[in-house]
Amino acid sequence: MVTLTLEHLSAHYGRRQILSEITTPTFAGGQIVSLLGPNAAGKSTLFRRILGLLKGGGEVRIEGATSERPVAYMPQETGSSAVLTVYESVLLARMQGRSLKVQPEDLREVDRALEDLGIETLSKRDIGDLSGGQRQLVSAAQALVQAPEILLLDEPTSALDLHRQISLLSILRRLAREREMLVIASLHDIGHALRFTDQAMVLENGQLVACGTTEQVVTPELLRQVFQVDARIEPCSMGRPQLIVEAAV
Ligand SMILES: Nc1ncnc2c1ncn2[C@@H]1O[C@H](COP(=O)(O)OP(=O)(O)OP(=O)(O)O)[C@@H](O)[C@H]1O
Repeated sequence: MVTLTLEHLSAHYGRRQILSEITTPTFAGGQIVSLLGPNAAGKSTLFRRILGLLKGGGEVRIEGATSERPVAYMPQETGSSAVLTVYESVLLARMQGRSLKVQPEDLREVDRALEDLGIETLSKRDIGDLSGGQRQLVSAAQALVQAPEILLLDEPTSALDLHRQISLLSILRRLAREREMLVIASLHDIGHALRFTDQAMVLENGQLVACGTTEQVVTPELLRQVFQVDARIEPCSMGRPQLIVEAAV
């Protein structure tokens, strides 16, 4: 099973240091991890650093991967000016780094990604004509179709309606379990993190200020200190932890 460990990771843009000394426990496939933090905390930067798109000190340790390209990434910006259909754009994502010849398995993977995300009816539409939420789901399909062992998603629910937010997070959790895939998703909705993620990493000003099981990490104290809200966490009638935000402080 794949594992990911971050050790003393740093990252900078030019001379400006953004991340420093990020060290995590080992995350294993089969889990879904939320990456939390206020605006500008460094979440997208951390994804770029894990992907090797940014330089910096420390080590990104991936062990137990069975494929040559174990990591797929869904960026925060999902706009596209390409003149492609949804099907073509997902197939193109599938073929990145593979042989130029499309195999039957590649077509099956495209169908599977579109079905998993419930967007098969969009197959023939031009991606330039889609709504923001539809484009976001296509972007998720472009990442999933690569059959990653580690899937990094930068705010995957930001453009989705409530039904699709819950559906996508449920699907990601199911796929993480079924495929022993490690999913790391940055989320601004801490209620969603509590409900859907096994573990949480919290960034503030480029530093990791908390990391562990989501229920242990997300406390009223953390919400006040890092997110500057007065909030309570109480079990709902089903016994699940529920976030109740009182006010911004
Ligand atoms: N290309 C860049 N060049 C210089 N500075 C950058 C660049 N991209 C981001 N930054 C800076 O790095 C810091 C972290 O930004 P980042 O996008 O990683 O934050 P984030 O936690 O993902 O924020 P948000 O929740 O608002 O998306 C910010 O101060 C931002 O201004």
